[in-house]
Amino acid sequence: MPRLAANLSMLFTELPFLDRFAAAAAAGFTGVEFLFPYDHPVEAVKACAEAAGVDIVLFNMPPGNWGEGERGLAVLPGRAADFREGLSRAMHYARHLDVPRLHMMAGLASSNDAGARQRYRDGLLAASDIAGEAGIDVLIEPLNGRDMPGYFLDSFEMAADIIADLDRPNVRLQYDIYHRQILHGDVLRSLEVLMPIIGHIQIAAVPDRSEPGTGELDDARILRAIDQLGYRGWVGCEYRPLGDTMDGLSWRPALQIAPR
Ligand SMILES: O=C(O)C(=O)[C@@H](O)CO
Ligand SMILES: [Mg+2]
Repeated sequence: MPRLAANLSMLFTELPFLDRFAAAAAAGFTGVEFLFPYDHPVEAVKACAEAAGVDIVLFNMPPGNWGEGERGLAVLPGRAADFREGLSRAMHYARHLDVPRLHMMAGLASSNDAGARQRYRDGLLAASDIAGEAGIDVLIEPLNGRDMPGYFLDSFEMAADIIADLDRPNVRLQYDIYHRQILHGDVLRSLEVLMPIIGHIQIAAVPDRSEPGTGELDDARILRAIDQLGYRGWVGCEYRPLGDTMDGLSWRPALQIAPR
């Protein structure tokens, strides 16, 4: 079965962020991911991950001013300098934390806006160059419009087109099963087709974004298929627990998944 990473922005939120690393390790996770580490000094994040003995497998580049509604800077006109500054901050954290992949959020714009697409392309090329020197992958993730209204990258087809067009081995797809099902369905077949460009997978029940195994999909079958397709990366548990995080982890044995 695939290796599961605890998403520390959604799991163990009963605890302060820096305490979630130890909690994830105690719950049997050997990998963690999260949205943004930037409110905490990199040394503190590193110390917590090392003390807990967990790998940090993914986090996001700075999204701009989240509180003001920004969801990435790459497609925004006139924000190239802010984008570059965010990229170098992300690289600083990724290098220190030994993180092999970064999610580059696109930002809000119409997916038909040619200027936005050009800026997105330029941003991805810049990120690919800089991250590539450190052996780091740059991931792009289509997000559904119910959770992220107005998000530029709103289809898996568009993501696959952009990855093919850029033709950079370190620009890859972040395949979130939750977003996929809401956007398009056809999860099993699309995993098969897209597997060559997938750099990371995330899972949550649909439609509530709660524990796997509690929604409309056969998550046990999907996880088996991911394994059978030869995926050896991480599956991020990016769900909002229905109650206490630890109680909710009973989905793993229920789906016959042993933590590793
Ligand atoms: O919302 C998701 O799904 C993510 O993976 C985030 O990185 C984007 O907000
Ligand atoms: Mg996701």
